[in-house]
Amino acid sequence: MKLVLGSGSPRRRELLAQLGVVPSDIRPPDIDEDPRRGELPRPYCVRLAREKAEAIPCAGDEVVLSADTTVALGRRILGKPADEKEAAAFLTALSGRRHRVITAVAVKHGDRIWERDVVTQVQMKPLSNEELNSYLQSGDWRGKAGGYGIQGPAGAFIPWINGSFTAVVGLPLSETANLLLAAGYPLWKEAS
Ligand SMILES: Cc1cn([C@H]2C[C@H](O)[C@@H](COP(=O)(O)OP(=O)(O)OP(=O)(O)O)O2)c(=O)[nH]c1=O
Repeated sequence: MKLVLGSGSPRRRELLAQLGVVPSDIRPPDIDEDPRRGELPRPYCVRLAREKAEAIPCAGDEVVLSADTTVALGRRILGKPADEKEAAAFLTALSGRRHRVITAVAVKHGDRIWERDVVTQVQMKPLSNEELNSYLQSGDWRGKAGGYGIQGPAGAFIPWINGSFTAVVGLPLSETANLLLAAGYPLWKEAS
């Protein structure tokens, strides 16, 4: 059985490698990521992970893994910032507050899909202008939900989380391992 990573995220590839899994192919999904009117962050994130998995073509001997990471500030969905100005606006909104990071995972095999979502609470310290500007300048915010990456320099802005660190980075490893096993992927045999 082959594993296809239905994600272009380098973080997800690295997190999978932590499980000893090297995908036989990487097929980044191309779907519309716009939230629906009034859609709440968690259902949005779950829907996107499922739609990504559904959009990836796969053969009978392949398992497809897709995921979505969404930053939620109350009912507000913060996606990947389009530019530095939007990244600044997101970080200013998150500064000194607690938000949620939701990561939903969808695993597809044949015509079945197995799904899980993980919600983590994240506290961001109040950011000084110096911290904000230096982080914006680093460009590390690019391609990251909410405009920050906890695994990079922005880790210095996060004094506390309640939940799963790997989920915040893009793939909750414990839940992902269980989904792969449920779909019949020989995870531990492959890793040894
Ligand atoms: C909050 C946070 C997000 N992220 C990243 C993980 C995801 O790659 C990205 C959220 O965007 P996603 O839409 O979940 O994923 P993606 O566009 O990178 O890849 P694909 O759709 O092909 O799977 O934000 C971090 O790396 N660190 C963090 O702390």
